[in-house]
Amino acid sequence: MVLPKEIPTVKMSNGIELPLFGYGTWQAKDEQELEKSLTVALENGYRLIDTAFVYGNEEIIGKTLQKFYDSGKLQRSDVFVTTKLPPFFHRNDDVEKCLNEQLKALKTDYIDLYLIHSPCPCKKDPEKPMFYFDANGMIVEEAVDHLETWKAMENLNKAGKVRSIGLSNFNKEQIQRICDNAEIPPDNLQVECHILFPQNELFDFCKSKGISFTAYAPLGSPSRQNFLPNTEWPEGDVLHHPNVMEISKKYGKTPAQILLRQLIQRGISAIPKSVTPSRIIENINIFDFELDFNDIKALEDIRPHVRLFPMKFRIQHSQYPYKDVLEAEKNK
Ligand SMILES: NC(=O)C1=CN([C@@H]2O[C@H](COP(=O)(O)OP(=O)(O)OC[C@H]3O[C@@H](n4cnc5c(N)ncnc54)[C@H](OP(=O)(O)O)[C@@H]3O)[C@@H](O)[C@H]2O)C=CC1
Ligand SMILES: O=C1CO[C@H](CO)[C@@H](O)[C@@H]1O
Repeated sequence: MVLPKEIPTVKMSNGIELPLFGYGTWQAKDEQELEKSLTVALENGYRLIDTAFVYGNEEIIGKTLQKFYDSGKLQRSDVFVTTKLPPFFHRNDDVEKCLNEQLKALKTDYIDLYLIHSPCPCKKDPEKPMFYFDANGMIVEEAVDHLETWKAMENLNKAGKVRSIGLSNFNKEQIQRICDNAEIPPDNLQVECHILFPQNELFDFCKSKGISFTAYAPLGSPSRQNFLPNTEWPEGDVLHHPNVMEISKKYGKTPAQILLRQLIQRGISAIPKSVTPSRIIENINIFDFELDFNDIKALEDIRPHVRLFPMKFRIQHSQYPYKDVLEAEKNK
């Protein structure tokens, strides 16, 4: 087992250390594949696992972790588990019920970081534990005040069922309102963040509030190339951008390692997803080099800046968070 001691952390406002690197699991739900890849990750030093109720893989993750605990290779306290409350369980009565189910699936009695997954509460599919989509493929809004849900999150925190609480996909104004009314302020914000969408303003805002920052899609989610406009570089995904490739050659590191390292050097926690063993090992091997000022500048110069997760299936929601997307739609 590789010891995780080389993974840096940031101290959250509650004093708990958030690892600056972890394992993303969205779209990893094939049982055999995820069990195998999570095993590779844990054996190679990953200690933070990012999941969510809606990823449908908490049971598999729980089962895999239990094997590590049973074999004595890991203790529960060695691992940092992040999971998320789904948008269809925002009501006070539903929050704890949902969390209890998640604890059971993850085979644990506490979560390290529990996030409200989306600022857009919606109806649940009556048949399955998933969003209800209407005939136009849109979610159906449920009017639940963020403050009601946040109060329930605080109660879970006070009860010791979740060690830290936070938000995902919320905008600045929505975060500010929570902060203005909270007994316990958010410990973390998880949003889309990568070299094509660096979130400079939101990151600075969170910093000013003492809210730690997690980057989802840290590699620019290469499979979402269809969300990119035509790019100057033919392959489209940012791993193939000429600046990234050139810096990659200079350091003898892969493009993915360069992009992940850039986030870590900003003090942002990166949670790349991979079910490919060689990539899982590659992605964590970023703690033995440092990007210099000019190379960081060359990465920051990359354009276009583009949101790859506009989540338009929520665009009609009164709490839809992305003003840039709304503005672009208006000007179409
Ligand atoms: N809070 C939220 O709303 C959201 C949270 N997330 C979280 O963030 C995580 C990461 O985001 P995600 O969208 O998965 O995007 P990533 O930027 O992590 O990209 C994942 C994709 O990149 C591929 N990949 C991984 N490593 C490499 C590598 N070294 N070289 C080339 N390709 C590579 C993977 O393929 P393969 O697996 O085949 O190796 C996969 O297709 C999610 O898994 C989830 O945990 C993501 C989206 C929204
Ligand atoms: O975490 C997530 C992964 O991305 C999905 C995409 O469009 C979202 O529904 C979800 O919030």
